[in-house]
Amino acid sequence: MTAVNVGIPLVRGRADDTSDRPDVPDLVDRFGRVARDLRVSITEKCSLRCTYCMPEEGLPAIPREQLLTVDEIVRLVGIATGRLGVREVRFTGGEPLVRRDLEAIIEGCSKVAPGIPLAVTTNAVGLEHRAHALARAGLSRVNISLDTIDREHFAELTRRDRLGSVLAGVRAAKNAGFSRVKINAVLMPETLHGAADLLEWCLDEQVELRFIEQMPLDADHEWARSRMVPAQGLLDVLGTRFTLTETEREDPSAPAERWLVDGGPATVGIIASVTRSFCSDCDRTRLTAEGTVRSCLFSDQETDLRAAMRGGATDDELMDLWRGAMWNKWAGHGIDAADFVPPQRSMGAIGG
Ligand SMILES: Nc1nc2c(ncn2[C@@H]2O[C@H](COP(=O)(O)OP(=O)(O)OP(=O)(O)O)[C@@H](O)[C@H]2O)c(=O)[nH]1
Ligand SMILES: C[S@@+](CC[C@H](N)C(=O)[O-])C[C@H]1O[C@@H](n2cnc3c(N)ncnc32)[C@H](O)[C@@H]1O
Ligand code: SF4
Ligand code: SF4
Repeated sequence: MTAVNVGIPLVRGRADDTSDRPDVPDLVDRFGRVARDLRVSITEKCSLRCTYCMPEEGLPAIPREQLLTVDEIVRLVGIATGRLGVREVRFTGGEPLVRRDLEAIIEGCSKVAPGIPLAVTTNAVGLEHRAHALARAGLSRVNISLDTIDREHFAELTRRDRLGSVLAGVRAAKNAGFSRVKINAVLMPETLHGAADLLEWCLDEQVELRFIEQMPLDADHEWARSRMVPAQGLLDVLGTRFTLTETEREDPSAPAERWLVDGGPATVGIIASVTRSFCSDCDRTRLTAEGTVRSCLFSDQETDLRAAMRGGATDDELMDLWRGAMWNKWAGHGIDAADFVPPQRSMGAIGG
């Protein structure tokens, strides 16, 4: 038994039915999409407690024996990139830097997936001490989450007074030789008034800023559409200090829409996951820290590769399970549907 239903009934797809799947190697789904971008969560633990993501007390700990080991992660990344058509791998969590063996994970993956970009999404706490080692291990890119450059506000939003460490992490990332450093900021009514200051700081630091619409993935289930700041609200605020000119999307499955700031070349991006959803071009597949495949952020249906691996499954058997999970991927998050139910797991537990 490898399909794990982690809670609510499956209402937006047909679980387990793969009889109509074409016999192709890639991770295709019923809507004609092909998953090329693998996001691997490696832990549920975190050094911060962002209010839009984690509960104050943190997430329930995953027992150590249920976490994928370095070798298991490397094996699955090797299969995804070597046999299933995945072209980019991103490590996330929880906070990936909490795992002391992140360097070993990156090193192992860079050996089994030569030429495939390996990225990390991180809060950057402690990154200043590890950026160079991660780059040496084969990490290509880093995206850093930073919602405000105001120390008090940062401490309120994250429930931790760690802005100094994050800023040091951003600078270390810039000096470590990664191909790009991007900053992600979640849009909230509380952060809107500091948005122009954050953009100013990113322009000075020459890092690319993207704002993200808040999704109903907070552990406290307090998200409300009426409180959410839509992309347009941000554009209005930034427009009072900067001249913004919309540019073409680099590629249709890239979630960020970008604007030139004051004529460029610097840009600011907006990931409008809620008001301008990009689900129809989605190219993502996910592994949770416990080794289940999750085809969509919002789907509670998961397929357990860890149990299969530990039960002696061959690479071919793992590939069949993974392909089947993706074939049943939903059309999209369905946030606008009248019967929308947020997923049981929060962003930090899925791997954002
Ligand atoms: N709707 C939706 N939003 C996502 C998904 N994955 C990530 N996000 C959101 O997009 C934000 C940015 O994600 P990142 O981890 O930086 O990854 P990315 O934007 O794909 O990275 P790049 O390749 O650098 O563009 C996250 O903070 C999430 O809020 C997804 O599968 N669906
Ligand atoms: C869950 S975090 C994991 C990686 C790392 N701890 C970090 O914060 O970058 C990944 C991304 O999800 C985003 N995120 C978390 N909760 C979110 C929510 N409710 N809506 C939109 N984005 C969210 C964070 O801002 C971050 O950029
Ligand atoms: S967004 Fe990232 S840093 Fe913030 S609580 Fe979630 S996992 Fe931790
Ligand atoms: S919500 Fe699901 S379908 Fe939409 S972009 Fe995210 S992972 Fe893809």
